[in-house]
Amino acid sequence: MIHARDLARSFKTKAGPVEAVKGLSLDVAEGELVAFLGPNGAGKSTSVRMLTTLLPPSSGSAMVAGCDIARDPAGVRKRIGYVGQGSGAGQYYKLRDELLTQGAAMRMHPADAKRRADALIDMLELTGMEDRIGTTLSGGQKRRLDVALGLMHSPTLLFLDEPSTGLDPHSRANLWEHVLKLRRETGMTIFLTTHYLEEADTMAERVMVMDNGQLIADDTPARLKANLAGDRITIGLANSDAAKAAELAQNLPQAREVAVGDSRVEVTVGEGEALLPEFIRRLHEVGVDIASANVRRPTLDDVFLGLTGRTLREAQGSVA
Ligand SMILES: Nc1ncnc2c1ncn2[C@@H]1O[C@H](COP(=O)(O)OP(=O)(O)OP(=O)(O)O)[C@@H](O)[C@H]1O
Repeated sequence: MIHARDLARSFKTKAGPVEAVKGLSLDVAEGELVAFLGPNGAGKSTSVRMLTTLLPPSSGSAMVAGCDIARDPAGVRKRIGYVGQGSGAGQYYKLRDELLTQGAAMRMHPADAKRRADALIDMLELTGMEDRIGTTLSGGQKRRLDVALGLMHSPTLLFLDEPSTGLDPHSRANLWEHVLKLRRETGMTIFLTTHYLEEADTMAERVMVMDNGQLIADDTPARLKANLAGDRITIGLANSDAAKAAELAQNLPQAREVAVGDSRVEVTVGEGEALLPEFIRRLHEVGVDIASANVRRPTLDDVFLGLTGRTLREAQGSVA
């Protein structure tokens, strides 16, 4: 559905050229839900704008929904939906009219546009709001209208640029429920950028991480976490046998990183839950008294830390 090769884009600024995207190659198969992650300024929006033909690349090529972004941008636009960061919902039109106007802009037959608008109003639970204007809708309802606008022409591929930013947790969960339902019902491919790591972790089958204009990871959330972060076992010690415990931790199969405190030892391993009983047994054997034991599963932020040496939150902060 998406095949990009060495896509690059630079901008001229007063301070000199900015290489926003430095050679992006990626493939997304039909029906996948892929999350595109990275700190502010990583190059996500520039990449999405190139893939959606809103911005020409400086170099490289991409096929999106079967069409070449440079040779057939109109073909790409006909086949994709794009929901950008700002609300596209107008200030003056009624909700249903907004959808019909979008249908007309996409050159849909008026009868098809009416049918499609009603189906989307139903699917995205906007029933009863058909005659409301955009400004009277809640943030969550507005976002659902944005999604409906992006779906009027029944695209097979949907780009969602930070769909849930600014929504409260309840509206975020609700928006996701609708997007996942749409996907189940239509088999649509979804490519989304998000700042919410938990969202990417639970929703996406594949996560692509971008930093500094380059793709630095591309895998399932589970594999990224197992390979690049690992589980963290923390043992609280009842007596001060930290050195002995640390030595045993070092010798655990696939032990990666050991940290020692006064009354605890921490070790990063691949499969924490599977290793914990063995670790406890070995500690007992050498007479180390255990006060507590805990396994923490990694987050995607731990993955980013493993890849770049800084957390995504720190990276966001440093740019902000
Ligand atoms: N029109 C432009 N002119 C100059 N520089 C630009 C332009 N658009 C983007 N950039 C720069 O390119 C880099 C990548 O920006 P981009 O918006 O793609 O990042 P992002 O990962 O989408 O960030 P965010 O998460 O904040 O939206 C940044 O350094 C940005 O300042």
